[in-house]
Amino acid sequence: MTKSQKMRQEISEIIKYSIEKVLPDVAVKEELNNLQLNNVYVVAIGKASWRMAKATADVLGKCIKKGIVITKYGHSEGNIEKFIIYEAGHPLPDENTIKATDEVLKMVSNLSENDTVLFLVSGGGSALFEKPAEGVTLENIMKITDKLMKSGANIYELNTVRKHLSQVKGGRFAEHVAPAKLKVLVLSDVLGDRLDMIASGPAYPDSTTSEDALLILKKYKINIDENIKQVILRETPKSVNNATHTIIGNVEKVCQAAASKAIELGYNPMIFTTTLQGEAREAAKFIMSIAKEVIKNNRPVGVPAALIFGGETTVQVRGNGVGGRNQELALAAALDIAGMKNVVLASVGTDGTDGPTDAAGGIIDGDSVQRMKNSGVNPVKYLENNDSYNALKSSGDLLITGPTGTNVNDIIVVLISD
Ligand SMILES: Nc1ncnc2c1ncn2[C@@H]1O[C@H](COP(=O)(O)OP(=O)(O)OP(=O)(O)O)[C@@H](O)[C@H]1O
Ligand SMILES: O=C(O)[C@H](O)CO
Ligand SMILES: [Mg+2]
Repeated sequence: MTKSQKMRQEISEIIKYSIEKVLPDVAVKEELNNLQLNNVYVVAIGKASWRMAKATADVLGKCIKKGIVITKYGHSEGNIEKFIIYEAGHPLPDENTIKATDEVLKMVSNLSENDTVLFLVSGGGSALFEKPAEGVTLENIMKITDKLMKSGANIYELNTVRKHLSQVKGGRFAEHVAPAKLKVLVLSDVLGDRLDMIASGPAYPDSTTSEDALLILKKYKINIDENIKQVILRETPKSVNNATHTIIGNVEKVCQAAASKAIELGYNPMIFTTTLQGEAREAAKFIMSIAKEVIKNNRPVGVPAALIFGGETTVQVRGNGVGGRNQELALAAALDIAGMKNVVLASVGTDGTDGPTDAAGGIIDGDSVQRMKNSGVNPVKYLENNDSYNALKSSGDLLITGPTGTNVNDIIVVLISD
């Protein structure tokens, strides 16, 4: 086995181990073992909600009164005793979202202060858990959300607006459940782990204002009629006293796990950030500049080194190729280190799907570009056309994990050996 093949095997091990550490069942079971919960209602929303609910049922069993799961189409993995499972629309809410949310609200209405609701929250929750505010229709919400997404609004801007159009976001779900208590377990897919932004913070006081929401709509030139404006002006709760939140999985946990596995494999790890953002190909250049610094000056960490970055880059898609932000970052990195020995990079979406592809990301090395060229692919042209999937496919560098069931942003690891 060549050194490059060994390093590729090691980086795959690091990625696999770090994602396993934030799988919903592992994270939920760890937290539930610290809690004394009896006669709880369970509500699970988001793309990881089925597995979070299943883990809860495995641990709490008879202590569950009843539960509801609202997940994305195709993400239910079967029945769970005492639970009703709904699938609904993502990234835009649909009729099934409204129907399932109404069932949740019915289940947790008229509870007493002695009741507890275990609320399992994961990314995708904003689309999957929705009841439009009085005076707003589902169509209004779908149209405004779609326009914001297509205008490139970031998740903070998107959810600031969504919170002001909803009866269950921005702390309003906690108001509905009161005086019962909410125990909220969160898998964070928002950089910085802002609890009022993850799934639009249904049980968390809203730090944004009506004014913020109106300014965002103005910034993206999204016109609204007077009655929608009046709805937005109805301010969201700024304090909530019946909910406690615990983040049980996030990109921080993924990076820490990657670092510990790297040590086990004999590398000196360094976590540079857990909030990496920006255009994927620019991030690749910056990351590879650090790798070159390590190779040239053995700093900021000595070889054998494991450079670790967590976050979520973006891609301005201009071409008509196929790919995702992690695949694009990997392809750009491959171009940057072409011909270099002893360097391997992996860039992966922890949910196992990177862009509209079956790949989770890519693993590249100093020979990737040569392999692409040998198969007749011009990597520069493919990058220009946003066709990272096919470029990486030609060099055998696609990383395919299948849907992992978790959803805690992306991780990039670079291994450098002497
Ligand atoms: N050809 C392409 N090349 C690079 N990136 C692309 C391409 N097509 C789409 N994308 C990017 O993929 C992004 C969506 O990817 P993905 O579904 O992994 O995002 P996500 O944040 O994980 O969403 P979800 O929570 O639904 O998984 C889009 O925002 C877009 O920028
Ligand atoms: O559902 C959402 O709002 C996003 O996934 C962020 O949590
Ligand atoms: Mg994804």
